[in-house]
Amino acid sequence: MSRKKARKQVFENVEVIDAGAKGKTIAKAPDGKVIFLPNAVPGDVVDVQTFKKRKAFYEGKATVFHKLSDKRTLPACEHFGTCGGCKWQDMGYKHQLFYKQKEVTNNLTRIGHIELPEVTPILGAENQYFYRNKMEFSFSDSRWLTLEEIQSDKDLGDRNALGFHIPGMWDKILDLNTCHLQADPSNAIRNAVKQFAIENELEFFNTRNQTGLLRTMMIRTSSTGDIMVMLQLFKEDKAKRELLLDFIAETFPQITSLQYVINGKANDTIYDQDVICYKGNDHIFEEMEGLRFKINAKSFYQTNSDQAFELYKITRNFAGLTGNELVYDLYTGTGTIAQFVAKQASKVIGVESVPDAITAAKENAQLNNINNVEFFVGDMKQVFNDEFIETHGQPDVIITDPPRDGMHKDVVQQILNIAPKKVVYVSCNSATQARDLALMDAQYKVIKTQAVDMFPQTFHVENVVLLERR
Ligand SMILES: C[S@@+](CC[C@H](N)C(=O)[O-])C[C@H]1O[C@@H](n2cnc3c(N)ncnc32)[C@H](O)[C@@H]1O
Repeated sequence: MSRKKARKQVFENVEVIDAGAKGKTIAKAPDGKVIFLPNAVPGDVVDVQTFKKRKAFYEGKATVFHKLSDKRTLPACEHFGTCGGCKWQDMGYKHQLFYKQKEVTNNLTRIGHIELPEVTPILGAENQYFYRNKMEFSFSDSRWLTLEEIQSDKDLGDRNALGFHIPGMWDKILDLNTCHLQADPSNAIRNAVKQFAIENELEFFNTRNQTGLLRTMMIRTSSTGDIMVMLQLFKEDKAKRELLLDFIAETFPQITSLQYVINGKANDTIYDQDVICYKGNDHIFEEMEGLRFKINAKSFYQTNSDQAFELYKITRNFAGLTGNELVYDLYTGTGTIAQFVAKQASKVIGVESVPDAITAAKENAQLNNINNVEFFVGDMKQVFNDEFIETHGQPDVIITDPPRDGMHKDVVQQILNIAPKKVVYVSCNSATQARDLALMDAQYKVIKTQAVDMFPQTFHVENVVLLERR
């Protein structure tokens, strides 16, 4: 028996007791170690086959379900279980919220050792499906096959697919029929494009060999009714490109921005590529509380617009502005939070590392007639120095919304040096947020904390914390 095989173990009749980081559920093995499972719900009683053994835990898979949890619900999506997108679709929404709240509280207390105030219940989303305003689908000539398909001797025809990468299989794409994350016409556009491309023999991309024409398709929808479609092609082929783009424009006249990019690089990021507008505008608009935000193909914008509005209201409310404050909005992106709080502040300074985002932030502020915001480009740990503070002033309130890794320790230290009265910390990763809060604990007290669910059916959770100087 190989060493690898010898590590595999079967545990029978174990109860799944919790759900935790990265969406995995948790059971206890008879030897007391934790087992992380990707395919169960707390309350299930299952047999587990382990595939990884570490000092403190196992990783495994539930193979037999003896009892199904009453926290379960029927997944809405036919692709659930194969697609990596909505891992918690089989758990009732109120239970998803419970485990998200628990994750935030655990991280703040265990990692951050924070003395928590009374915790306000997590803010759930009204729309638990079809809430995303942006999706990106990949074309592939190597559709992922089910076991039955692999074992069947039937001719499976072409293997063209338009959908999502299968987790852990970089070159296999799940062919989607209906995705429950973005409202129509998203599914209609994707399915029509796929069918037209197959009928007209437009080659789907092959990641392994780097061949083909059609690479990805991004669809952005917005509360203003604007729709953006951006095709990414691997090479220039004017006739085929225009054939497909004309088909899209004619079939979906409601598209307000039809664009494409030709990207012959090995990877499919478009941030260093020229995006070309084929029909309509090179942007769409999103609207929030009377503010308009211009979004182009490369812009970052929160992907759940409804819950972003809730998140920003909580942030502004925590900041408790009276109109006299100088506010810094760190990691400002396209300056949405900065503009959202500007009316209640004396001045807002936004800092962000992506130059295009800052260009958009300045343009949006002008469009919205907001004159008391200023935006600066740069890496936070370099820009946010003593000279910057001397030039722009001592902030009364700092709002910070860093990426998943949290803040660099020099940025945390600079906040401590500046010592504003209040810090509002918005985070999409409460573990790194807790780590940063621990560094601030001697000087700042956590006054309020509020989790917000931006991504129903997934384990992701956003958390806003108000800190006041001790
Ligand atoms: C979670 S997003 C916040 C965006 C914005 N607050 C919003 O709600 O739209 C984090 C932002 O931090 C920016 N960022 C990441 N690392 C950075 C760094 N080292 N310095 C400055 N900005 C950075 C990213 O480009 C991104 O726009």
